[in-house]
Amino acid sequence: MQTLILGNRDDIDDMAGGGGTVLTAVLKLIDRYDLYGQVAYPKHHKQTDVPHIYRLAAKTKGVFINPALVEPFGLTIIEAAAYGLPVVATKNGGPVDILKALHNGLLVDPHSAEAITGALLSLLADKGQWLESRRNGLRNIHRFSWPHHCRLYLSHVAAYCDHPSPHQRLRVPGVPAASASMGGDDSLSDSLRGLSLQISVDASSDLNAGDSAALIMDALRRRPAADRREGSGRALGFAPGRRQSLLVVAVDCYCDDGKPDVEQLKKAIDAAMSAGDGAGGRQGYVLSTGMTIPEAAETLKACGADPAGFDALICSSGAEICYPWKELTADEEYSGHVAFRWPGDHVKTVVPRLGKAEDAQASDLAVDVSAGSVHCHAYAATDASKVKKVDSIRQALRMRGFRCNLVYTRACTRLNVIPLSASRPRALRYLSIQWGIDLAKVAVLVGETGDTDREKLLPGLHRTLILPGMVSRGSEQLVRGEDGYATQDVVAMDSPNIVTLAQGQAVSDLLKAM
Ligand SMILES: O=c1ccn([C@@H]2O[C@H](COP(=O)(O)OP(=O)(O)O[C@H]3O[C@H](CO)[C@@H](O)[C@H](O)[C@H]3O)[C@@H](O)[C@H]2O)c(=O)[nH]1
Ligand SMILES: O=P(O)(O)OC[C@H]1O[C@](O)(CO)[C@@H](O)[C@@H]1O
Repeated sequence: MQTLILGNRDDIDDMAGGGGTVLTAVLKLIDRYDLYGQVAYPKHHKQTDVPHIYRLAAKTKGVFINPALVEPFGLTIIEAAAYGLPVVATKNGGPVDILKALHNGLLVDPHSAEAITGALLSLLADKGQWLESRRNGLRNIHRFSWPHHCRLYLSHVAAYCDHPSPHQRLRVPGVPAASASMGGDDSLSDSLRGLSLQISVDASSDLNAGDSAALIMDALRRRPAADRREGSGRALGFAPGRRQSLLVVAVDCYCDDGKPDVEQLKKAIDAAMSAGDGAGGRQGYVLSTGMTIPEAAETLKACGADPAGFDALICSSGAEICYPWKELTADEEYSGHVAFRWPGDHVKTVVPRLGKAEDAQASDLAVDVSAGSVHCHAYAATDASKVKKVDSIRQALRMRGFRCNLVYTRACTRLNVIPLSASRPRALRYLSIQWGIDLAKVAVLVGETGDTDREKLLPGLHRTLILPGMVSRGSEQLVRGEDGYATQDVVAMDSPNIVTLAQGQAVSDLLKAM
C-alpha cells in the first residue's frame, strides 16, 4: 500500500496554490494505471499523525520521496531520517547538503521520471542498500541537532569574519588561568544560551574576529566554567569539572513486592562504575529512577555505593534532580522548569478514582504521601490487575483538563503522577545543558524491561545500553492496552545507538565499540 500525503482538504477545488492541480493529476494516474486499493490518499491528517506516517512507511520497508523541482531546505528529509526511513530526494537545493551529512538515500533529477523510478526501485529492491540508508540516517541524525548546528554555524561565522573594521571586534571573554586547566568541555550549549550577551562590538576585546574559529570556539567553550564557579553556592552552579561524559544508570531493579532489588541494582552500578575506571574522573555518574530522593540514597547505600559518588540523582521519574555530593535536596531551578502547568493538589484525589480498574476498591490505588513530593503525587497500587494502564488514565485526566505525565514504577506497585514537562529524558537533557556535556557523550543503561517510561529512554541523541538479566519484573505491562502499538513500532530498536550488552561483555568495551 502506498500512502500519498497530498495536503489537507475538504474539496480539491478549494486547495491553495498548485496543490489541487497536482492532486488531480495524481488521481488521474491512479485511475490510468488502475491502482485502486493499492494507494491511500487520506483527505485529512493532523500534525500528530505525521510521526506515525513516517514510522508506518519505515516499518513496511518503504521510501520517502521528495521530488521538488527546487527544495529550499528539506525538513521532511531530516524527519524521515529520524524515523529510519530512507529517502529519494531532489538534487536541486537543500537535500544535497542533507544527504552529504546523513547518507540516508539517493538524489535524483526531479525532471527525470526515469531517474526517480530507478532510485525508488533500487532502494526498494536492494535490501542491503535500504538498510544501510536507514542505519546511516539514524546514526547521523545528531548532525541536525541544535548543539551540532550551532557549533557549525558559529565556526562559519568566525571563519568568515576576516576583515572587521578596527572598532568592530568580536569580544569573547578571556579565559581565567584556573579554568584553562580544566578538561575539555565539548558542548557549546551553555555558551550559546548567553551568546547574544557575550558577543558585542567593542574595542576592548580579548579576541579579534579575525582569530581562528578554533580560538574563538575554545574561549566560548571555557567561559561557562568560570561562570559556574562564581555561582558555586547553588547546586545549579555545580560544574562537573573534568567530566566529559556521563553514564546514567536507569536500570529499574525491583522485587515482586516493589522493594528495590538491591542485589541486581548493585550489579548494574558495578557494571557502570567499572566502565569509568581509568577515565581519570572524566566520566560522571547519574542514577535515574522512579524512587524518591531519600529512597534512592538509602538504596544506593544498601548496594554498598556512596550516593556522593554520583554527580546527580534523577528521582521520582524525573520530577526531581539532586546533587548528592552536596545535599539531598531538589534542584530548585529544575523544579521551576517542570512546574509549568502542574495542577498540584487539584489532580491528587482525582487519580485514584480514574486510575483504579472497574471492579477495584478505592484502596487498590491510594495516595502514598510518604512517596510524594512537591511535583510528584505517588499512589500505592495493590495489584497490576486492579489499576488502569497509563494511556487510559492519561486520556481520562486530559478530558478533565489535567495534563500530567504518569509512570508506574516499582514492579507495578507505585504510580507517579508528575508534571507534563517532567520526565527522566527531560531531566537528562537539563543536566546535559547545565553541565555542557553533549548528549552524544551520555550513555544510558537500561534493563530489558523496567518502569513504564523506559521506552522513552531508548531513543535520542544519547547511546542506550540494554543490560540483559538485570530486571526480573518491570511495569511495562501497564503502558497501554493490548490494542496499542508495540515499543518497536515507535522506537527504532535496530538503531546503531541502541545496543544490548552481550553475555560477559564489559560496558566499557561496548561503549568503545559504539
Ligand atoms: O501535509 C503535510 C505537509 C507537511 N507537514 C509538515 O510540515 C513541515 C514542513 O513541510 P514542507 O513540505 O517542507 O513545508 P513548506 O513550508 O512548504 O516548506 C518550507 O519550509 C520547510 C521547513 O523549514 C523547508 O524544509 C522547505 O525547504 C521550505 O520550502 C514538516 O514538518 C512536515 O512534516 C505536514 O505535517 N503535513
Ligand atoms: O516542486 P516545486 O514546485 O519546486 O515545489 C517544491 C516546494 O514544495 C514543498 O515541498 C512544499 O511546499 C516545499 O518544501 C518546496 O519548496
